[in-house]
Amino acid sequence: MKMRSMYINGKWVPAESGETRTILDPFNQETIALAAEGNEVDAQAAIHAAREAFDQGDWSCTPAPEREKRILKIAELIERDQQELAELETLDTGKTLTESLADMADIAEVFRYYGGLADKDGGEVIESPIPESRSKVVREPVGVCGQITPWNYPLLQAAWKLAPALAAGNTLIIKPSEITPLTTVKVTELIEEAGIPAGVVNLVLGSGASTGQKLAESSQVDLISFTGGIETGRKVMTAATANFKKIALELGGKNPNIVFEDADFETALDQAMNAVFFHAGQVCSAGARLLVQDSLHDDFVKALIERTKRIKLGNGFNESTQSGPLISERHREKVENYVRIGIEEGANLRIGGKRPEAEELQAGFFFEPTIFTECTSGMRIVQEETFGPLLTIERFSTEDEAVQLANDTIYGLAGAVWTKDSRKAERMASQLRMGTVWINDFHPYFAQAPWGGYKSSGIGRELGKQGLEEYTEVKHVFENTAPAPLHWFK
Ligand SMILES: NC(=O)c1ccc[n+]([C@@H]2O[C@H](COP(=O)([O-])OP(=O)(O)OC[C@H]3O[C@@H](n4cnc5c(N)ncnc54)[C@H](O)[C@@H]3O)[C@@H](O)[C@H]2O)c1
Ligand SMILES: C[N+](C)(C)CC=O
Repeated sequence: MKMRSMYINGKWVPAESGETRTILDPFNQETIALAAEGNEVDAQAAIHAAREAFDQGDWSCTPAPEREKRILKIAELIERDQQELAELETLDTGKTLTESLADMADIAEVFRYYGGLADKDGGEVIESPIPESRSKVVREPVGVCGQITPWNYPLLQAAWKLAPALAAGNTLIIKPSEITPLTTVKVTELIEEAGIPAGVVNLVLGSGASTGQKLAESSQVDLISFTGGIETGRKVMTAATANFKKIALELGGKNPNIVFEDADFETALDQAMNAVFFHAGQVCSAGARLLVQDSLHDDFVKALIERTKRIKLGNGFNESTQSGPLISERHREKVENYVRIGIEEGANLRIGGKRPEAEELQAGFFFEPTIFTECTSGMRIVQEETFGPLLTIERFSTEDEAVQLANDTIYGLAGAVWTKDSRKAERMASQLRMGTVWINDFHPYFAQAPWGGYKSSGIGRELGKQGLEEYTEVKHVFENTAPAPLHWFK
């Protein structure tokens, strides 16, 4: 079985301790790989390599058009190897191969987009109020970046960090989730093949508590970019205060999907299913909270339950599969616990809420798509991110009530509004406290548009121009063109 190593200072290395971790296929719990299990010592070696590479200017001083060329090469290599990458992603996460292939197309596009931006910002001349002077504002790389990613979209979330960091001229250490490292290892091989200099991109594998924590707390790291859960985000933020490093956090969500009575019934229904059950609900922006207007509620719920009965769970490699397993036994137990909580809270469990009985699903971490009705804002199942195929449904009667319910969580990642009334949609969009609002759609994201959360869903933005700016420092350069003594301290 191929051993997955770490990549530090241009070399593929095992963990200094010699430890390894077994990587499992969540569809059948079979071992699919062994990966080096790094710790603080390996993380420190990677930080040291990234620091040296940055301080020597190996990448930041490479002319921007040359950086662009190498980043575009990475995009090309990802496209070349997209089938292999997609298969690895499906093996590692259980998501369907169709989803993984779509992820790979998005990922190549992200590298293309940021490669294209690498040489576009030549700085800005600003009007100086001081006579005989010149003033300009330039953006420079932040320095050494620590990047920590989750298991649900392993390579996509890595790409959102790698591509802008490289485009801006930084060096970096990436740490994927310890349970899904395969595609990040593979893309690091492609980064090496694209000719990125040694020490610029370093890959560390291992647990968050050791390697991730080290990246967050190290005073040699200038920026930490983290995607993951809210509680881990809190730890990362606390650790990052040691040297006041720049921080970017992409955290969870509890995203409202709001259906008005004048919505197109069939489209809203179809997309409400996709909003919550896509990738078994393991999506930060999943539409896990459905808000349906009173007059539509009963018909909509009835149709939703009928459709949910037909969802085909299975092996991500089978074309007929619509949804794969959850990522791990631990995660399935978390979702199960939320079902218990929902029942105790008095919500009405209408479908699902248990493990499927089909023989072929017994070895995987499957859980049935689950719907609760009669939910209210005070319930934990409405407030907390379950990160599974669990939908809560609430009723509303007026626009104001929909806004109030939608905004009533600590999160603010994304949400959607379904209506044929464009003025109502605009009013709603302006009142929803979220980083993304979809009107008559759910889930689109793309390289050109910023992604991130209001409130406890995070700090900063990925994607778009804003995602590049996160990886830069702003410098004002002032030049006195007629220097003369001031004679203040004669
Ligand atoms: N906002 C977004 O764009 C977005 C995208 C994807 C996932 N997510 C969120 O990610 C979560 C699911 O992912 P997860 O379960 O892998 O999250 P997680 O917080 O458990 O882990 C995320 C990463 O943090 C590392 N980590 C763990 N402890 C750490 C520590 N003390 N210091 C530093 N790093 C540490 C892990 O090893 C992993 O690499 C969900 O909450 C989901 O909403 C958000
Ligand atoms: C950001 N996104 C939607 C790709 C993955 C969230 O889990």
